[in-house]
Amino acid sequence: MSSRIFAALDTPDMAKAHALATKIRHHVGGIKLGLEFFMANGRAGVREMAELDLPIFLDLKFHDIPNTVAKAIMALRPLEPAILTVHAAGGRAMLEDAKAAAPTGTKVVAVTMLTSLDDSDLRSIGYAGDPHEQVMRLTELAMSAGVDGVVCSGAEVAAAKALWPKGFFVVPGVRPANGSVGDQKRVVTPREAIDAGASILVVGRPITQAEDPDQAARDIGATL
Ligand SMILES: O=c1ccn([C@@H]2O[C@H](COP(=O)(O)O)[C@@H](O)[C@H]2O)c(=O)[nH]1
Repeated sequence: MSSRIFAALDTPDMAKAHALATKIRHHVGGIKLGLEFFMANGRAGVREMAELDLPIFLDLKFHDIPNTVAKAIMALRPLEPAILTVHAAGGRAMLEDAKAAAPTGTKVVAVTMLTSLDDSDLRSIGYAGDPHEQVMRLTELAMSAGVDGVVCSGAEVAAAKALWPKGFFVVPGVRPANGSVGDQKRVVTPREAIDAGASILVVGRPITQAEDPDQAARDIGATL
């Protein structure tokens, strides 16, 4: 089975992203390109990275009215990413229209609650309840709206999967034991995330900021 690690290449620097992907390509299952990369390099940059022949996860986390999100996704159709993200909080119609606009082979996954947020953040933006309740509510919405899966933390993935056994579960906010957490708040180890039911893991800085990114990807892979 190919690696379940998708490396988040969070840089605006095309040459750096390309060099990193080239180094780690045999020890990851795909690469994730996010806002930082896309704002600097656009569709041409994504195409160039796709030449490395690794699945591309385009993490642009769309969140707007249904018409705008659908048109934005249509504009990306020629890129045929393996995975793309929208925010579940955009609501049912937006999720339905996002899925309808995406290429057939692209998994549309809905971000439930960012892994950089915790209970107090949730309260400060006006939501009642805790992260678990919030993730479950949005997982149920995503499932019934017909997208392919959700993004959640490793702390909620087991419950989300129990609710949606056929869903696709993306887990970021993973850190090797004793790894630096940075701005992430709901963190588990890669092994814990896989044991809890993650379909794929998103790993950024533990790989990209390592002295030897390829070795870091291998080391994480060896724990799975
Ligand atoms: O809830 C979410 C959704 C997406 N992300 C993205 O994953 C990576 C994580 O990077 P690390 O360096 O491993 O922290 C990053 O690209 C985020 O945009 C997330 O962290 N949490």
